[in-house]
Amino acid sequence: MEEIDHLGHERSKIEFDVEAMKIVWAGSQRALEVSDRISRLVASDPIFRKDDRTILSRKELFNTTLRKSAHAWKRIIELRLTEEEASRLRFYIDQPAFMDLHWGMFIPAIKGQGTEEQQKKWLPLAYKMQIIGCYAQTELGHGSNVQGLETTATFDPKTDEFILHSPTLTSSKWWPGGLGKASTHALIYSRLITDGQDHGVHGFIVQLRSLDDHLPLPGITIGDIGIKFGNGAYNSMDNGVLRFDHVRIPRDQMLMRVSQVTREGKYLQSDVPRQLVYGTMVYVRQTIVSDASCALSRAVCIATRYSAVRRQFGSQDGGPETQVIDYKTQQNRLFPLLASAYAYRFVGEWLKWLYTDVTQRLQANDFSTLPEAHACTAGLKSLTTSATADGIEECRKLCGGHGYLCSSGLPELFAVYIPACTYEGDNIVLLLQVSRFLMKTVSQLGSGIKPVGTTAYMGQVEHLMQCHCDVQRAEDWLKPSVILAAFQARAARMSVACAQNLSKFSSQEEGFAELSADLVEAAVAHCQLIVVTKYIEKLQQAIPGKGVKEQLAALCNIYALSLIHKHQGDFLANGCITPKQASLVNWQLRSLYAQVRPNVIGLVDAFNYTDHYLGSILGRYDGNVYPKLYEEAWKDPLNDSVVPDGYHEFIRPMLKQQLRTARL
Ligand SMILES: CCCCCCCCCCC/C=C/C(=O)SCCNC(=O)CCNC(=O)[C@H](O)C(C)(C)COP(=O)(O)OP(=O)(O)OC[C@H]1O[C@@H](n2cnc3c(N)ncnc32)[C@H](O)[C@@H]1OP(=O)(O)O
Ligand SMILES: Cc1cc2nc3c(=O)[nH]c(=O)nc-3n(C[C@H](O)[C@H](O)[C@H](O)COP(=O)(O)OP(=O)(O)OC[C@H]3O[C@@H](n4cnc5c(N)ncnc54)[C@H](O)[C@@H]3O)c2cc1C
Repeated sequence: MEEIDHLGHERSKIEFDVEAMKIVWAGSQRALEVSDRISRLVASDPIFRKDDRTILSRKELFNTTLRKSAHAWKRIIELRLTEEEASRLRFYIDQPAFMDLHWGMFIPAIKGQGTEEQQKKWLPLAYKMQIIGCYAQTELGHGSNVQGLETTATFDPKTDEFILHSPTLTSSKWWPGGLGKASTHALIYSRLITDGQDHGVHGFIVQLRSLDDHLPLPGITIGDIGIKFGNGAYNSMDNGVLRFDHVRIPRDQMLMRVSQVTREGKYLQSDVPRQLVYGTMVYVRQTIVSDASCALSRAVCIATRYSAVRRQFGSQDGGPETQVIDYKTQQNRLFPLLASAYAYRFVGEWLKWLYTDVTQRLQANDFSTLPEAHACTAGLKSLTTSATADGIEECRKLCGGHGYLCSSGLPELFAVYIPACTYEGDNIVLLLQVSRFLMKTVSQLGSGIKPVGTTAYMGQVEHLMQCHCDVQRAEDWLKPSVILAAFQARAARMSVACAQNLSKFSSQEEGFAELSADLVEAAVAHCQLIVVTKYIEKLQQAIPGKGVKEQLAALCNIYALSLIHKHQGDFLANGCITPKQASLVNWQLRSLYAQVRPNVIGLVDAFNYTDHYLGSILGRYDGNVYPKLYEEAWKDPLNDSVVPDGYHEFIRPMLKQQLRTARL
């Protein structure tokens, strides 16, 4: 039977080259080819099915994690997949697993903090999956405050070993993914003690389980921390708890790139900054920004396709009702999210470049850009994950009642995504790091140190403090220079105001504590400026394909103007724009919505997601929503029997009881 494309009329209206846009989204023709091939490979393999995840018990779900991970590894070997292809495979399998931490944190930590010798010893084992590693930093009592960790690693010069110990209940490692059941090894972040002296937190490679029978090694207590938010979702991951009772490891298992302990027990600090111990977090925060664009684009794809299928009200003379996507309120909620997905994609690409650049500099002992890399990764991780978590929930609401069904894919996506606001650094704690960096930048302005990189705009602070926005007509808001000037003036004025207020306190620390809410807002303004700037820079590059650049430019304007609208309090209070200019933003936004409206299905098709990856009946490529929703309902285990199992025990006696009462 020929399949009907229920979104065909929408696709016939598209004014740009969707195939060319797919390349822009993927990053290159080759990246698109790899993504396309691997996503189809996953979609066609029954072991990777995921439509039953929300009804599996925890044990069954974890078992599918193990099965999928083992099968993925088998396919990686059989097909000789490259590192990039293997990473795409894990991405499209779309089930949080211990493998994410093994490849995403354990290996990068050894690469970043291990000496050459240590890398030579451990990396081949990890690459061949002969050991499984996790990243165990957080404890029951401390997560954000890394310096407050309590686990100790005390050097014993007699045996040339470290003794790992958990001195208190709150020092139990708590949360690490993969720790609970799968990992054989962990990177343990622990206080280093030599000769009675505490040198702060350092990383150690520790074997946890036997490589023969997977039993915990002597002195180790280990398990899973329990069920997490939502059905399915992050429960496929074995987040774990771990305690050490005087566990001994050889001295060479302390990661020694940043500092070393000699055979005699002498502590040596190299000229590498100690913050490199936190390097893995910088790496992962950078990947989380790109992941945000994936999660948001996925929710937006579902909500956009469904909004084009769904009709409510407006029928005249028995004609069709209005597609809900044509309601301006729907557009005003949905299109900025679509624009954000693209914006995060591009800022994620840039952040990847920044990270590669800082890594190369670090290898050449140039540490000058590390503070900026830390501020950018921390701030953008925070900004994009918070907006994505909120955006997924907005997409659920945009889909009305059906969005609440698990078969819409949105509840599980939300549940699996929201911890991104917490892991790899609580979003508020990270924004406070950005504001510290900003305050330092402002305090150095008069000293001759020229701000560079993402804070270069602060170099024109005198101009930014008094400039006026050059908008007379709504169309003026389309000029990149006007948008940039408004965002720069807002960010600069908010940071300078914070700096001025801080100077009124007797100590910097007291001021920071008292003004932390304002400081967080200044950090958000700075991070939004980065996203807008990087999007505008992207548009300055050559982008081939009919109409592609025009659509991307329209989305860039939607992203920037919707932020000005949302944060108009900041822009108005700091005198960056006038009330009249704020109202012109809305006029321009409406016009932009009309411009992208015929193209939105093309703009979400460009994500090139398979129906398997989307995992949503509402977001199906063919838009055949109602028959499939109807069909799906009958698959629910409750519908296995017409009369429910508890009928005779509970319903019938109740009904009979009521009958007797009624007769009385
Ligand atoms: C293909 C990839 C797939 C990836 C798949 C991954 C899947 C993800 C799954 C999720 C797994 C989750 C894992 C985790 O959550 S791991 C645990 C993460 N924990 C955190 O993020 C803790 C957050 N806390 C911190 O980062 C720090 O402790 C904090 C920054 C808050 C430190 O504050 P504090 O004021 O105490 O700072 P310090 O005294 O320690 O340091 C001060 C100076 O150091 C600078 N700094 C801080 N962090 C960094 C860094 N990472 N890099 C560089 N520099 C850093 C800080 O700015 C200070 O500088 P100044 O002295 O100049 O002001
Ligand atoms: C799903 C998931 C997976 C994880 N995986 C891992 C892993 O693999 N390995 C690992 O080591 N850890 C992991 N973690 C732990 C994670 O990194 C921490 O939970 C995270 O860093 C936040 O720390 P916390 O839990 O101590 O939060 P807290 O710091 O206790 O935060 C609680 C509240 O206090 C606020 N707060 C804290 N400090 C400040 C401050 N200075 N100023 C203002 N407000 C503040 C926060 O904003 C928040 O609202 C994971 C966590 C989750 C949820």
